[in-house]
Amino acid sequence: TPVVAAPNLTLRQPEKADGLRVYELIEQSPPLDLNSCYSYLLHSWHFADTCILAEEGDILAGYISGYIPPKQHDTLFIWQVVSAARYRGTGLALTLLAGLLARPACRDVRFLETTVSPSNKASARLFTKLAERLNCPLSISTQFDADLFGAGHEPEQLFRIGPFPAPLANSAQPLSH
Ligand SMILES: CC(=O)NCC[C@H](N)C(=O)O
Repeated sequence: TPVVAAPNLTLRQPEKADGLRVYELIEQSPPLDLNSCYSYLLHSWHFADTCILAEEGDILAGYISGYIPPKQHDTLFIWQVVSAARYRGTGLALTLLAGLLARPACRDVRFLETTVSPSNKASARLFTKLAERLNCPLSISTQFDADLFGAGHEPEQLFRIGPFPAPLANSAQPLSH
């Protein structure tokens, strides 16, 4: 069911009709990696419980894809975070993260992991702020060296946040103040 995070924003799970718009938003949002449109359709099919979309009327405002790694049931892995240009710096991404962490699928989640490339300053700020808001540890390490990508890709730093308290996963919007 849609959750209104602000008077005119609706947060909801992605549906297959959203796949192409998400693909196009990612394409307009360097330094994010553009995955296939097919992969964004799979999010709405197999990963909808841990993906979240924000829209204002028919405008796609933001999107976060994630999943719970099969061997880490206490961890939510955030795959991509994207905000449309006009919503950057408004706190939308933090609101989306809060919406994900409040989902029933995340009731056993105590850690959040993601990877951030050095030029993705917005995401580095976002996850640093998340750790502060959750008042819990943040560790940063290299997950993928640049040479693993061949030429032309930055390294990916692993941001691991937690452990955070259990009640977090059951409260609505604990971070969007
Ligand atoms: C948090 C985030 O958006 N990370 C992006 C990882 C990677 N460069 C990708 O774009 O999928």
